[in-house]
Amino acid sequence: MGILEKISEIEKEIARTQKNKATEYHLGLLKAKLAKYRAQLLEPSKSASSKGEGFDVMKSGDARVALIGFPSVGKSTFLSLMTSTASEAASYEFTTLTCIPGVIEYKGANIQLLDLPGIIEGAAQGKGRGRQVIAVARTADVVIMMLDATKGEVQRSLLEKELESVGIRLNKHKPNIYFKPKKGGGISFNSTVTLTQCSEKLVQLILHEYKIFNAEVLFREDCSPDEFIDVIVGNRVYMPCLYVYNKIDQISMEEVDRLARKPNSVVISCGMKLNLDYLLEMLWEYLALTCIYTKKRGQRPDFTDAIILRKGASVEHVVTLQAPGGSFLPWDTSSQQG
Ligand SMILES: Nc1nc2c(ncn2[C@@H]2O[C@H](COP(=O)(O)OP(=O)(O)OP(=O)(O)O)[C@@H](O)[C@H]2O)c(=O)[nH]1
Ligand SMILES: [K+]
Ligand SMILES: [Mg+2]
Repeated sequence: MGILEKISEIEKEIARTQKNKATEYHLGLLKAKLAKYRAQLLEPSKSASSKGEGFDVMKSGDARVALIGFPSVGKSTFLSLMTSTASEAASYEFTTLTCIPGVIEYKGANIQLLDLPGIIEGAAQGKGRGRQVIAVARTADVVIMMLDATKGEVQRSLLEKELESVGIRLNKHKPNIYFKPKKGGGISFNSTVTLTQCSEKLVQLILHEYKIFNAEVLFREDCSPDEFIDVIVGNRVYMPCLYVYNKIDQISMEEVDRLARKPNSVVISCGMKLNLDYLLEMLWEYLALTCIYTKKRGQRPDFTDAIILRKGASVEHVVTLQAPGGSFLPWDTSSQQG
């Protein structure tokens, strides 16, 4: 059986297994297996087709925003409106075939905006240019999920599923679990809060599935088995996502009002240039950028060279930011200390 079939078998089994006390261990194990197979699926393939597609766009500016969406929702129209770069827009699907960068200048910051090919269901498994698009999305600071307001909600949940399946967590913070594999001593399990979704036994079962027999685990939050698996697997990306409903010129006021009230959502019309300023404000908030100017001892601050920090960051974080491999995520300040 191929990996895809195994994944689909497990997904089916999870779907038909009733969620209750008696099945919690079984379900936990299935989820651990699923995460393992998905990880295998994403290991870089050595085939030539995945190379040389021109998706390696240099990071530039203070932050990077990726435009993700189904074909023809208006991603390229948006890029052409907001930046001085022109990206071809047309009424047929898959007009854009590669990654096209533009720059939004806003409040003194340069925000790199990436137009990308449309993605469809199955993207994570390599349909269309899905994998490359998702690989770019992982490198962004914020994802704009662009949706066609005239189409149903199904697009949104399909895309969320695609991103979820490759370890991108949208608008979630890193689970506050301390986890450290050890050389010996078995598994030491503790929690500082009452756990309603995980137990010591389940945690052990999941760890064994990953062939981990010695580790220190401390739950500082009432996390689910999926969140615990995320911590073990690592390499998850916790990313702010703004849902942007475009083409509101085509729907009723009532419908516009309904969409606008959804969490993390903004309604716009690129065609009629509606609400674009508000979108920029929201984007800025999601990037939560603040400018900080650095100063060497005995010298005046260099105002031409700002360090851009995210929300919740203090000056101490500049050190973290600049450490090799140091990354800083906007909403995980609580779990920074380990
Ligand atoms: N009515 C209306 N049409 C729009 C709006 N924004 C874009 N369009 C149209 O939607 C069609 C698709 O726009 P594109 O910008 O090419 O969409 P895309 O998401 O880049 O598409 P792909 O590159 O094929 O994935 C074009 O015909 C645009 O003119 C809008 O706000 N309202
Ligand atoms: K198009
Ligand atoms: Mg396009």
